[in-house]
Amino acid sequence: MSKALKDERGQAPIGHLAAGRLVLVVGPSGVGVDTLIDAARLEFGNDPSFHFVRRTITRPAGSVGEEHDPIDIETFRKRRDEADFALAWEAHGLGYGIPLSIEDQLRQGRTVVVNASRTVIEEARGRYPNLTVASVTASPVTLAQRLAGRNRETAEEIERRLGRAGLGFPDGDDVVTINNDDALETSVKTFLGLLR
Ligand SMILES: Nc1ncnc2c1ncn2[C@@H]1O[C@H](COP(=O)(O)OP(=O)(O)O)[C@@H](O)[C@H]1O
Ligand SMILES: O=P(O)(O)OC[C@H]1O[C@H](OP(=O)(O)OP(=O)(O)O)[C@H](O)[C@@H]1O
Repeated sequence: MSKALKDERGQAPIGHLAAGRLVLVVGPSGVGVDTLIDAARLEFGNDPSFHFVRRTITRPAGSVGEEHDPIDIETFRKRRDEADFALAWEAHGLGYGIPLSIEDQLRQGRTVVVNASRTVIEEARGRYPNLTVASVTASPVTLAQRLAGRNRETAEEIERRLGRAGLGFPDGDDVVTINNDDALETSVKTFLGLLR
């Protein structure tokens, strides 16, 4: 491919990314994002038309929770500044990166499912033409109960996470809201329907 047909990262034109669909699953900590993605992985994990992203996180290897690729904060920030992630952000004292390889997955026409921060939605809208934002919601009371029940963070960490609930819920034509205040079964059904 000629240089003119490549973007600034030396990749095929951005339009090719529209072959697949990027699904950003977002919501305040404790709302159930990981739980919903786990349910979708169970349903579609062996389906080649789906790709469930493994994130690069400055969390120690072997921590409780999602499987991730650990990275140190200096390397994370260097890679982020060199645009070596598709999307990257910092939250909860951690750095999170989405590998650039999702762009190959999109070019191959797959539905790519990402657990993302609400702070990167605008950036993703500018870069990925076929985007769906699955916005998972629940009341502040539910969030506090879930975080306490998860038994993973200290009281101080929980307070900090609840503070980010103030980021609110996203708006737009590409947003599908999944209320996860009540039975998980109902939310899973809605999420699987959205992915199908
Ligand atoms: N609909 C639900 N009803 C009851 N508990 C739920 C529901 N959804 C998630 N949970 C529980 O809430 C806690 C937080 O969920 P998690 O998926 O870890 O949240 P997030 O990834 O959004 O921070 C977990 O203990 C999970 O099992
Ligand atoms: O900017 P926000 O929309 O508030 O999101 C901040 C971060 O919180 C979640 O992380 P993670 O799944 O690690 O959170 P958890 O440890 O609370 O489950 C989400 O995936 C983002 O990385």
